[in-house]
Amino acid sequence: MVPLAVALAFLPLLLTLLLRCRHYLLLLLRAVLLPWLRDRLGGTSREQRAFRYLLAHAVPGDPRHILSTFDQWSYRREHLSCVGPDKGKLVERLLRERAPRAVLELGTYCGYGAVLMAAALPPGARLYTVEPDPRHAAVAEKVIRLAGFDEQKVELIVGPSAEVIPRLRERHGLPKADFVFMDHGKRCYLRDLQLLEEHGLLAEGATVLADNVVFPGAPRFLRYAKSCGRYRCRVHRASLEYCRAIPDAGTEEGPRESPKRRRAAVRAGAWAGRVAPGAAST
Ligand SMILES: C[S@@+](CC[C@H](N)C(=O)[O-])C[C@H]1O[C@@H](n2cnc3c(N)ncnc32)[C@H](O)[C@@H]1O
Repeated sequence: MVPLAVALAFLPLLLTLLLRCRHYLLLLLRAVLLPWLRDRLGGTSREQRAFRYLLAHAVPGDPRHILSTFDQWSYRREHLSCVGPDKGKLVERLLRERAPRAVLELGTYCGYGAVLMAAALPPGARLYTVEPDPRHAAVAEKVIRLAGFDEQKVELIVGPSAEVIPRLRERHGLPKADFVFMDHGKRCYLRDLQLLEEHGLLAEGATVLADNVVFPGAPRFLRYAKSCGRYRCRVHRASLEYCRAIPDAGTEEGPRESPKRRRAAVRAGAWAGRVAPGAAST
């Protein structure tokens, strides 16, 4: 009787917890457990399944259609950790405003972000995208070419950021990046920002945009970007990719006011996730 009474006493707490965490639990199921089960049963990865879906449903050479087909897959079938349509709008807006000549993406995954960015670049601009996982890179290469972008427009570099960044200039001919999109290991953000600084790879007034800085979180990166004096920070609000119930927030850092600093300044943007209902805003 006593254990039953204790269990009943905890029931409201348990129900409240379940209710509060339901979006996370659903995400865990859609993003981790079900794909893992399908990988085991079917012998293919979710990225390969997504590509097969693209081949069957997307219009080759049409980046918009490729992206919306990816979105359909992610909303209706299996969750993919691509930047997605909501945050994608912010990336596109920033790219159109800044019109960069050279863009660096860290973390290509299936090539969604690469296709989105390549489509938003001015003529003659180039995207370098870095991915260490050869299986993801193989899918991304096919997706990028299916969207109609050649090697001249998008170069996919296979390797971890820490190895690739130091040889970007010599081996890949990237003098300086005007726009960097960090969307890889959150623990690598600070190290890689400092590597880019150290190797003089950030152009004057460049923009650095980093995803998910609060959830899952990159606190050391944020602290550095806010306190080192080179960046101006701005928060953007958005929702977690393919999960509108889980909002994200973001910051963008740009030049400080002093003209001296402005010359050396870099803009950095960072999305951060937080569970609370609400509309996306910037
Ligand atoms: C969130 S996904 C990137 C999504 C992509 N930017 C998009 O919008 O479609 C993260 C990717 O970063 C890659 N990654 C992890 N560590 C990395 C590193 N050190 N350097 C480059 N990429 C890395 C992972 O393999 C994964 O494919």
